[in-house]
Amino acid sequence: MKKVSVIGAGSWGTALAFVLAENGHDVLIWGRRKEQTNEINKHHSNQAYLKNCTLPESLKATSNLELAVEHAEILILAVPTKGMREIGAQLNTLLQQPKILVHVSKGIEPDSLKRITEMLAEEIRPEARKALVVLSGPSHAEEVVLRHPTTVTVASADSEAAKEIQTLFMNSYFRVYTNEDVLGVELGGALKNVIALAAGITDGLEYGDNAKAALITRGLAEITRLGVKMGASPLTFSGLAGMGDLIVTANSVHSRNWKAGNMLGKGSSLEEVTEGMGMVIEGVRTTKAAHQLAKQYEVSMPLTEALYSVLFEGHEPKEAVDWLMSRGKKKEIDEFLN
Ligand SMILES: NC(=O)C1=CN([C@@H]2O[C@H](COP(=O)(O)OP(=O)(O)OC[C@H]3O[C@@H](n4cnc5c(N)ncnc54)[C@H](O)[C@@H]3O)[C@@H](O)[C@H]2O)C=CC1
Ligand SMILES: O=C(CO)COP(=O)(O)O
Repeated sequence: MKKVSVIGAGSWGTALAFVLAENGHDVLIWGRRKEQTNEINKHHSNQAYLKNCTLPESLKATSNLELAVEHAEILILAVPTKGMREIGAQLNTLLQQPKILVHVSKGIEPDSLKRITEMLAEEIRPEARKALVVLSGPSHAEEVVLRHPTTVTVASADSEAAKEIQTLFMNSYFRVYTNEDVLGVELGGALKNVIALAAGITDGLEYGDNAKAALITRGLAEITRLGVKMGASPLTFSGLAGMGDLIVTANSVHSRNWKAGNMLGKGSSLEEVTEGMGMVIEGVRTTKAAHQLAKQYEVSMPLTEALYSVLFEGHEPKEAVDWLMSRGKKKEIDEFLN
């Protein structure tokens, strides 16, 4: 039995706290809002994020971050990418001794173009962290709390820490693999959201299954192209954090990124979509970051470019698809590798 705190009481933090509590660990979940942590403690539910889910009674919640940090030997960080630096800076002041820090979020910071482990390494002094670990893969919170079979991967520069986190989470419905490629796992998890948004748009335009298959396949090609140029293993992108997560996010009714794209394809504005969701849509900011990374690494990422033009340059979704389809002739495999 380990003492674990989950930082962030949204859908994913709550679902992972559910798994860890079911595995017999002593779990405390931290959320910003007292009404929400009271609801978890008194009613064993978190209705705003996970409807109709009864949480284990052993799972306790707090809105006091200091208490959550003191409680645990392992911290799971589950706040949106946008809030990760702020949380990192607070943890830096609160952490008295080194702990394993596992982040489970999927994004890249625009402008700095930093991945989450890089941001955390900048914000948290080395003496306060035993290891930085990322957990990623095809895993919608709504299905995890139904105990439906789910697989994820964990990666860390510290392979012993990765194995410890694998053991911490593994159970009959939550299967965890290890992967040594931290860069690839973080890029795969973040960049699939961009393609899932685009897939939502083609569904919103009612372009059907051929278009969706094209998006997933060519989307994976451009993610892999960038990732390999940045130094990741190409094999990671055909694994759980790459293809696996892209398939689930581009197809699932649970995906906020797919839903956002779907609404855009049906004619809503980006403002209407983000205001209406009530949950994080990581793909929007990550599209900005991916667009900048493509420029920096001189990698062709036409789907990212097309989505960027819709989100930030006022192009109509249909116009963006027409542009994609009318580009010059390409070789499929050369394009994939270079
Ligand atoms: N929902 C899911 O099924 C999965 C989500 N993820 C990733 O997990 C991360 C968190 O997503 P969700 O829990 O789904 O989001 P969510 O929108 O359901 O909840 C986010 C939570 O973080 C809090 N929050 C927002 N900004 C914050 C800040 N600056 N500081 C502290 N707390 C803040 C919100 O109040 C809310 O409680 C995202 O990067 C997402 O891509 C990964 C796998 C599955
Ligand atoms: O990453 C996820 C599933 O693996 C969740 O995706 P959404 O943020 O689009 O819901």
